[in-house]
Amino acid sequence: MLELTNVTRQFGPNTAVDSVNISIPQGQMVGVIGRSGAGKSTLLRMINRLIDPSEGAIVSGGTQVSKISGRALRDWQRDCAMIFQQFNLVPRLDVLTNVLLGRLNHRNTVLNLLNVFSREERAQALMALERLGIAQTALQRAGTLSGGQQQRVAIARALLQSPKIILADEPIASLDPLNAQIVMDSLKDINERDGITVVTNLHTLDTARAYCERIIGMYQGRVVFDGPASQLTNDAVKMIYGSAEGVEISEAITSTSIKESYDHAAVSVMSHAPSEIALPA
Ligand SMILES: Nc1ncnc2c1ncn2[C@@H]1O[C@H](COP(=O)(O)OP(=O)(O)OP(=O)(O)O)[C@@H](O)[C@H]1O
Repeated sequence: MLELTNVTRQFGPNTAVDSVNISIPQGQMVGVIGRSGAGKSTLLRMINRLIDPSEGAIVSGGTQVSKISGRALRDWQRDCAMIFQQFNLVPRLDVLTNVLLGRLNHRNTVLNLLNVFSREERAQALMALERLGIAQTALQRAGTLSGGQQQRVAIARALLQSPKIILADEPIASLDPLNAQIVMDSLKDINERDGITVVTNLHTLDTARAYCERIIGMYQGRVVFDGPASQLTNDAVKMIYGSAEGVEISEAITSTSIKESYDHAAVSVMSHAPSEIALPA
């Protein structure tokens, strides 16, 4: 269980995340949605301590991770793999080595300095690539891969960390619909088969509905919706995407065309285009 209590982050006078209280049981797949600037990335980055909270507590398995440092912090960051919109691979290294970098926090410094990976680690890396359908790229330089392939390499690297949680910060925002679907299917599969908690920021509502059992909606740093997709009514969508500011919500469909495995009509909300929000029928 991951528990956030009154978690707040200020940047100068700006409150990016404002008194967030959420508990996430192990194995849940959670989508975080909201307009640009709502605080989604800051929330994710605080969970794995890329950013420190200004106030509040983040607790996992009895440990207050918002307070730890040194080895304990490195262990936590190993348990909490991060996936980014821009993949964050080392482009000049081959794919296999990029995946093996996920092992670094499991090894001692000498082995890391020598850059020696065991046969078992290499086999594990290949298996992760195989699982993501890109084993044939293992010896290619990562920078030569398509965006969708690079994101799958990043997921394979995350798997090599043997994480408890995967935090994905807009993992499909740079991808075309087909690659977006492959990446989301991979995250869902990892969540379901390995029991790894997945918390992902998404900027299309249809994706969150299709893949996430729980949706957290943020508006101006606060959690304004927390529940299953089935409870995400038009009013809740308006609250998350800011009709309070008088923004007109149109019925125009801005779907990414990811397959709709849910019962609603195509729904999509681009967080950067609040005037083009499409609502369910
Ligand atoms: N390092 C920083 N320094 C100052 N302000 C920041 C910093 N990081 C984020 N902010 C501010 O905090 C607020 C929340 O930003 P955040 O990136 O978390 O939002 P977001 O919902 O992830 O947006 P987007 O969908 O555009 O990525 C914004 O007002 C942003 O300008």
